[in-house]
This record gives sequence, structure tokens and C-alpha cells, in this order.
Amino acid sequence: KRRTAEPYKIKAVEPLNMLSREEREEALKRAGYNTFLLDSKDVYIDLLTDSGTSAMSDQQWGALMVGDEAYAGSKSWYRLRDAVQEIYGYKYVLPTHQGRGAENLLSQLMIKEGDYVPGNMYFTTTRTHQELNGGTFVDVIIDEAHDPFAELDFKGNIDITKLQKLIDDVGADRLPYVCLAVTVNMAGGQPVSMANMREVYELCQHYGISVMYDATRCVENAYFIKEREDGYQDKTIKEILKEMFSYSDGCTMSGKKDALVNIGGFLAMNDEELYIRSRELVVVYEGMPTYGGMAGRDMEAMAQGIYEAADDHFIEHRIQQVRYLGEQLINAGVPVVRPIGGHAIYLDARQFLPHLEQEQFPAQSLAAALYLDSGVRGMERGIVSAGRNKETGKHNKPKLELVRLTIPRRVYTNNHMDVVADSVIELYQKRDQITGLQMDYEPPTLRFFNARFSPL
Ligand SMILES: CC1=C(O)/C(=C\N=C(/Cc2ccccc2)C(=O)O)C(COP(=O)(O)O)=CN1
Repeated sequence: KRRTAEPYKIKAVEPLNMLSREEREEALKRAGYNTFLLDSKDVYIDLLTDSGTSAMSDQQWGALMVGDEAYAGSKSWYRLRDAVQEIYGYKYVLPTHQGRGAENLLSQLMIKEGDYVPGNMYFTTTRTHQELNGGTFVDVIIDEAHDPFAELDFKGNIDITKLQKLIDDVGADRLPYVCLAVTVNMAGGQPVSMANMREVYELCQHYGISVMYDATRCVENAYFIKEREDGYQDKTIKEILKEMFSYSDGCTMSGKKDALVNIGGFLAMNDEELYIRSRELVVVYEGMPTYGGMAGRDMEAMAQGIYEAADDHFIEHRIQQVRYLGEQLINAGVPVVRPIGGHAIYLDARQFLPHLEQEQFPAQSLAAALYLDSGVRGMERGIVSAGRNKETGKHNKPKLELVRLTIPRRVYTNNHMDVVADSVIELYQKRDQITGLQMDYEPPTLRFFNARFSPL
């Protein structure tokens, strides 16, 4: 099979800073051994997140110059609306400054005190907005999603039995909508099958329950359907996306991922009454229904990015690059979440560092050790991110104690992936030398952003 390359060439470059080990040690101490607190200038290969870190195309940069900054009725707004209608298929669109802007609007519009919001595993901001509006998140993902080594094609699927049980237990009128994330970030970027989306939608329509997608990484999801689900091999990504969204009533979207922009998002829906109510609310939180927290130039860039992200060549390379890194680690025996997800490699810090108790923060320790070794920045997705139980005040102790190596879109080459792989593999070979951490400062909420640690 002939080897392939990026479906783009480089037009501008951003020189990278290369610190010495001593300089990295200093930077790490200044950051309290928390990779979130590292300064970008001190990071060599930044795999903290794929959110807002994509490279824009020359078409997107060019679109900035024609942004229409009219306060109302902006030309750029119509371009964004048309892009969403064409690629996502929804009737109505509300622009927002980013994904959680849309989550705020949706949660306020649809959730009332005492409601339950079932979903395929939680995401921090999504669940927070649901809870702020009196809702209780209920995890209805299949059991295997919580097992880092269960190899399934569609590990993000909803367990229909769990969803049916919740409907029977609390009644359909207490379920304003099902929040179906495509892909599932916290399970390791795992996709949902088209069959499961169809089945969830049919069940919910029967009970009059809406289905709202978290479409943040929907293009990765579409690629996995094309690759793994019968009947989709010959479909284009655009065709698969259209069918995916036909099994929902609307979506929240973080443009910072699959719309290839550094800021932006939207809330979309088919129900006119919900649209009219959301149009009033967007004025309170995001601006006008025709700019929603973005400048005209941002809407132009996002419209163009929506089309580019749905390109078959773009997403094939994106997925293959994540796989290229993951396979090197798997071949070296490094414990990573399987199957390899759509946007990141998740190191299993518990298997990587079995000599550390979870209270010694294995994932945080591994992320710090990785940065010290090579200047590569990952994100802790374990006990620190899980926070404390509101009632007992004790640490929530998640089964998944992971370090996420998140690959930005169109930014790094496979040579960078090789540098990351070499560093992780060498750490794995010396893993018994990695010590745990103690938490010296714990902020009252969302501690993973600002907590500070020191080596035990
Ligand atoms: C599935 C999903 C997401 O992954 C997502 C954002 N992800 C992020 C950014 C993030 C947010 C909070 C804590 C740490 C990192 C990611 O690093 O993974 C949002 C919010 O979108 P937003 O950032 O545009 O507000 C909604 N759904």
C-alpha cells in the first residue's frame, strides 16, 4: 500500500521553543507540577487539548478580511448559518462564543428543577450547566466504555436498556432531552454507531423526549462509521454527517474542535418554538442572534472551517495521525485506552504506574514526568479532574486514571509524533523511577485548572 501524506502544505510556520531539561524543571516547579499552569512559551509539543488549537487554512485567514462587523444582519452570519444548514442539516442556528455558550442556553431553555439528563458519559462543562439548571446527569453509556481495554468498534454507544429503565423509573416528563455526545471525550474519544443513534432516536420519539447531540467531534465519529459500520464504506463524510444529525432534534457545537477555529460555537435545532425562545436568551448571554459572542470575521472563519472539516481527505489524515502515534505506543507495550480514539491517545496511568496509589495522583505525576522528559504537554484526566464528592467531601475516584495526549488539527507532523512516542516509551521503560505527587494547594472548584503539587 503506497504511503500517503498530509492533504495540505505549509504556508506559515510558528517557531517552537526548545528548553533544556534544567529550564523545564524550573518551569514545572513554577507551574506547581500542573501542566495546565505551564506557560505556552515553555512547551515544546503541546498536546494539552485539540480545543481551539487547530491551524486555520489560507481560505480561513482570507475570510477574516471580509468579516461583516454589522451589529445586526451581518453577511458573515448568513454564511455561517448556511454552512450549518448545509453540513448539519438543522433548520435554526444560534451562534455562541464557544461550546459551553451553547450548553448554557440549551440547559436554561430545556431543563427544569428535578429533571434528569441521560447521556453517554459526562463532560465537565456539559454536566455543570445541566446541574446549574437543576438537572441530574445520568450516565447511560454501555458498561464497556468504563473499561480502558475493552476493544469495541463503538464504545461510545448508549445502553438502550439503561435508558429505558430511567424512563420507566422517573417518567418521560422528567427527561427534557438525551445528551448524546459524538464522540465521547472522557471514554477516550470513542464513537457512537449510526444504528445506536437511530435506535435512541426512535425510542425517544416514542416518548416525546428530545435528542440533543454534543456534536463537538462529530467528524471523527463520522469517519469511524465509514470505517467500521456496514453500508457506509462508500459514503462520503458529508453524507454520513447528514444522516447522523437526522437522528437528533438539535445540537450544541464547539467550533474550537470540528469547525477548525480558535473560538466559536453554536446551538442548532429544528423546533421553531425552541428557536424563538433561544433567540431571546442569546441576547442576554452571547450578544445578538446574528453574531452570538463572535466578531463577523470569526463567523466567516468558522463557516469556512465547517466545510473544510467535513472534507474526506482532511479527516482521514487526522484520524491516521492519532493512530500513527497510538500504534507506536501499543507496539512498545505502553498501556493506552483501546481502541485508539479519534482525537487523542489516553495513557492508562494506573497500569503505567502501578506502584502509585490513586491519592498520589498517578495521571498528574505522569503528565509532569512527560513534560520534564521532553517538553510534551498532556492533560490529566483522572482523580484530580474528577474533583470531590459534594456530599462526603472525599475525592471522587474514577476508574479511568488517564493522561490525554490530544492531537491538534493540521498542526504537528508525524515527526513530532515520533518525538512524543520516544519520550513516552522511554518513560515507560523507567516507570518505576516516577514518584507520586502531593497536592499543596486545592482550589474550591474545578481544581484541575489551578491545583498545585510537589513531588512526594
Ligand atoms: C465533548 C465536549 C468537549 O470536549 C468540550 C470542551 N473540551 C475541551 C476543553 C476543556 C473544557 C473544560 C475543561 C478542560 C478542557 C477539551 O480539551 O476536551 C466542550 C465545551 O466546548 P468549549 O470548550 O468550546 O466551551 C463540550 N463538549
